[in-house]
Amino acid sequence: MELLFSSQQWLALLPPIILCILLFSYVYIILWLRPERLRQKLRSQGVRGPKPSFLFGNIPEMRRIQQLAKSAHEQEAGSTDMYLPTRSNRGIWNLDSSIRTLILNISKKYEHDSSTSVNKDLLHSIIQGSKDGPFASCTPEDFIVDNCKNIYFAGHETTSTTAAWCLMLLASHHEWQSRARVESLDICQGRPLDFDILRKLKKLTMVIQETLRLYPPASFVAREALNDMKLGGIDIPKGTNIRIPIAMAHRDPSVWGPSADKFDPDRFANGIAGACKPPHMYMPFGVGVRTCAGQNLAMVELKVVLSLLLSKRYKLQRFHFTMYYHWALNRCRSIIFPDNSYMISIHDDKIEKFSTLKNRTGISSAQNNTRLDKNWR
Ligand code: HEM
Repeated sequence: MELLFSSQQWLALLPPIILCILLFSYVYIILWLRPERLRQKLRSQGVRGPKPSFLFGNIPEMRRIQQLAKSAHEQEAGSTDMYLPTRSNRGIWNLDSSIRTLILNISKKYEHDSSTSVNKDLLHSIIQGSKDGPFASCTPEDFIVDNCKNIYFAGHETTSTTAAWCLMLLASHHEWQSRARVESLDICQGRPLDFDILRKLKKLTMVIQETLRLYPPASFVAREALNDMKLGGIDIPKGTNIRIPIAMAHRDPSVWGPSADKFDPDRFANGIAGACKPPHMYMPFGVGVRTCAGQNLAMVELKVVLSLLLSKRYKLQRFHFTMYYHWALNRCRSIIFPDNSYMISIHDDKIEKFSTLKNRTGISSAQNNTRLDKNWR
């Protein structure tokens, strides 16, 4: 029988074949063998989870759960209740001591990880609030421009999400809206904002803290065990990825009491330590040494934007936020100002646009949501 290839051709084919085998083995080890070994160790201790697929792990399962939560939320779109993150106990054990252990052990080992490196010097000068910081002498007009026809809101996505939730909560809790407004007017008294003024906005700080508790824009932080370790009585093998569910910790009734799901900024009247015990159960900006590098900047931004919106006057009227259900956009909750001139739409947890009803010109925002919308009513 005649050979399919000559020996010379076989030799030429050998390197790509070996390369393919090596590549396949590498992918197999990384994607399957190694995670499967970790899973086995965890399974043997009673920690189980859904069966992963070879290429995508549990991502399809996570998408399915997300979809379920979303459609459940859509079904109750007509109600005025806020979206509550799904609370499930699967795979969660003793959250409090686990988080403490993670802060003490794993976070440290991340110190030299350069995967999310930032120019700390540059950020430091912005964040720590030097006297020449960006908000040291800002006026309302720096944020609300164009004679109030359009509102420009630029910033980190997490910050704009928080601003959106703050406005939503103030719109549905009028008592807190007026408390925050009175405070802003009393303290600002028409002066340009500076760090001294911002520091005195205690009520607004409490509102922001409570918003970050109920609706943390980062719903979890992730850590990898760089060594074998013990966590909540379970042996965690090196290489295990662990997610700390911030949103769940923030609504744990054993920490926050029976009113865990309620909007109550008063719980922060004595700071974070007074609001929850242990205080590390409140972690909207993450935990340990890799905590958010922009948290001070974010708080400053939020206070500036919210105090300006709360105290801004337009044609002798103050802006006022109210809940409003938009029929055309179905599950979209909106906020409308009393003179019908402004509307803020909040959709999928984000401020989608600020627009005027009069000229419907749309707005510019951090997410480039400049799309014009014909459906506003
Ligand atoms: C309300 C607004 C914000 C929230 C809720 C937030 C939340 C978070 C969270 C949860 C982490 C992960 C921390 C961890 O793994 O323990 C993080 C990391 C980070 N954030 Fe933010 N963030 C916000 C705004 C910002 C802003 C405005 C900036 C920059 C100007 C920023 C820059 C960073 C950086 C650089 C990291 C990585 C830090 C590191 O790994 O060392 N964040 N943030």
